[in-house]
Amino acid sequence: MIVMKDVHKKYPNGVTALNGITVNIDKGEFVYVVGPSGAGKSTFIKLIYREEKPTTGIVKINNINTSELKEKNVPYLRRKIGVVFQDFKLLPKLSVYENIAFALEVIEESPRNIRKRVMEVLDLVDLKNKARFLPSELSGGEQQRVSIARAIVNKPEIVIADEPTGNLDPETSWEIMRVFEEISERGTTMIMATHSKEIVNKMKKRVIAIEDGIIVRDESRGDYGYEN
Ligand SMILES: Nc1ncnc2c1ncn2[C@@H]1O[C@H](COP(=O)(O)OP(=O)(O)OP(=O)(O)O)[C@@H](O)[C@H]1O
Repeated sequence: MIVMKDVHKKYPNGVTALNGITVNIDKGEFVYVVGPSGAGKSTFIKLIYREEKPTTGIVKINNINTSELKEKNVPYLRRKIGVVFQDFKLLPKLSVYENIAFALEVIEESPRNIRKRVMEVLDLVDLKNKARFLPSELSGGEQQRVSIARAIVNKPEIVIADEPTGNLDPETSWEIMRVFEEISERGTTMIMATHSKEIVNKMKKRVIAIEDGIIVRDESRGDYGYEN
């Protein structure tokens, strides 16, 4: 489903973020991406949703080479991928409901389907009772749950999360992980970059460790492996 072959990424300022990444991630896998700050984790994640293209090497998502993808077809790739960020990135003037519905309005779903689907995902993240609230009226954990609901509302095959618990306290982080577990159990491929030793060690999933732009470890049921 996700294939990278000898991927190098050099940014225009001359910084080499990735230096020869080769990896395969299958449908339905749950993968943690770990490593020191500046190792290349976010760059790795950005290559998957085609926020960045490799300088050399190949990135294929569902057999589509992202370097060959025409600009006008990028939105079709992105529909298969839900993205969750550390800072939530919710639209501040829209309600919880509207933030989630927006993702379906842009793909011209029928109003009836939009309502049904938004209520389904609000139920999944346990926020049905806050549908009319603004993001500023929610706790950090609730805002992150809204952003997860938005990421999954059009049933993507892949969900990627870049430090999704980075702004949350430990207890709230576990709530978020329970939601990701549930999404994963429904067959969605989950990829999460994190600095949380506690989460990675407890969950016992595949761990890919990146250091200086290369994969130094790739273990199923792995550990965080750093002192934090
Ligand atoms: N848009 C960019 N332009 C230039 N250099 C960049 C850009 N984005 C990242 N870098 C550089 O690429 C390297 C890898 O960065 P990246 O954000 O992928 O690391 P990371 O492992 O996600 O770090 P962190 O854990 O701190 O988020 C760093 O040296 C960073 O400064």
